[in-house]
Amino acid sequence: MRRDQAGDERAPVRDDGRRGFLKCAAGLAGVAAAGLSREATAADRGRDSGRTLPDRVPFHGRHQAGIVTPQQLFAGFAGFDVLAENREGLEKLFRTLTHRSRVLAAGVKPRDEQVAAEEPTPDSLTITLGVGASLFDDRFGLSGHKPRHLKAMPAFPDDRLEPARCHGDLSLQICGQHPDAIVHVLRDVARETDGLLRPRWRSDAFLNPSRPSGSPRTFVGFKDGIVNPDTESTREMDRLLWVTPPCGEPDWALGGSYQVLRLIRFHVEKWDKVPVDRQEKIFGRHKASGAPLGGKQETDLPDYRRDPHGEIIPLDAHIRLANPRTAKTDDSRFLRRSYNYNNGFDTHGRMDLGLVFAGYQQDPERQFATVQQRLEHEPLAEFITPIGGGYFFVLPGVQDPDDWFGSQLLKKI
Ligand SMILES: C=CC1=C(C)c2cc3[nH]c(cc4nc(cc5[nH]c(cc1n2)c(C)c5CCC(=O)O)C(CCC(=O)O)=C4C)c(C)c3C=C
Ligand SMILES: [Fe+2]
Repeated sequence: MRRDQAGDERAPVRDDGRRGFLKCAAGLAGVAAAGLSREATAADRGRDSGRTLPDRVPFHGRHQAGIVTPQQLFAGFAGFDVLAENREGLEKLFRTLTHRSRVLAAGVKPRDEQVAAEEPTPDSLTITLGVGASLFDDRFGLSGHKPRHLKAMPAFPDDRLEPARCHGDLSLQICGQHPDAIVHVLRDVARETDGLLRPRWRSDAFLNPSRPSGSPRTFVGFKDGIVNPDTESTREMDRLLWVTPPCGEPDWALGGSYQVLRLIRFHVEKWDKVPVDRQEKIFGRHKASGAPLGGKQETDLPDYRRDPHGEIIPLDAHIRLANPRTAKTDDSRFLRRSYNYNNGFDTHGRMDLGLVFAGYQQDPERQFATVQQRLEHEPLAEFITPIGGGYFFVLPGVQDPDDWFGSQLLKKI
């Protein structure tokens, strides 16, 4: 087992020689192409196989689990409002959420699931708690203690946000290797926090299997999550992901991260009428292999400096706008950890498929919103509609068995 900066055990690295080569090749090419720090690909991290996940993901640490944890296969995202009436009620809620998360992550079965003599199923469960800007109103005396960049998610120009699917005092991201594990956790949380929490919205989501290999595909048929910052580089994580001094954030927030959730619906009926070569130009990648246009493998890196007029990868391709790979745009990169959703048909008989886009970063304005602005009115925009989500701040990790979520924040008041 390796140990991360928090001293926690992490998943064993798949060491089949290929990984080392990919890391090295991607790193050198990336640095050569843009003069920038190296990036890791999904295949590099082994998230496509899920093989690198331990049965139990350690709960204690400087940062919460479920962010740099390799992606589990299933996820539930939910926004809640806090019903507690005062600071004491909020502390009780945070202590309860800590206790249940600690116990469930350790593999103890929720009560509704306990069957005599049954061995617990390893679920690689992570429960990640975020707080929304609305928690910092005058109910709990927190108004002077809000993380510097936390605000309610604004509506961007292409958005059609549905109020019933947005925001919340708290967010929960529950991830595990089995879909029922997510539901059991939600039932457990509902029971244990009875009277203290009211659900606002929820989205169940999952990763599709890799077809035929490499990064999994979303329902637009393209491999997604290929390129991300390198979660194994402490330097990169402290520069892009974790709230790290000097940053002007309150002390209690150090080690946390900003979570941007976006429920984005795909208009698959319209998308499916688009010829594949046009779809490829819209994303800037080959549909079959996931390689950048002109490349062979998904791990190949695009070289925009050798294609200044967009003859190979159009200037308005999704990947080119999202990450132009210049020194100037380097610090707008952030970690994507998204999942697919499938909500059946809508009332018009159209398929309700999409993405729960989850992004983690140090500053949502510098990172997510900057990238989103570059993507404004991109060719992909006519095939997708953001309908919900929210901005949240993932609290620092629970350090040890005596600690609890938000302890440093609530000690301030
Ligand atoms: C504001 C940020 C982003 C939104 C919103 C977004 C929506 C979105 N993306 C896809 C599909 C793909 N995205 C891909 C890459 C990619 N996307 C973003 C950002 C947003 N995407 C970034 C930063 C990147 C990485 C670009 C790079 O570094 O080269 C890809 C390519 C594969 C990959 O690298 O993951 C796909 C495919 C959809 C369908 C979507 C909205 C529903
Ligand atoms: Fe994207």
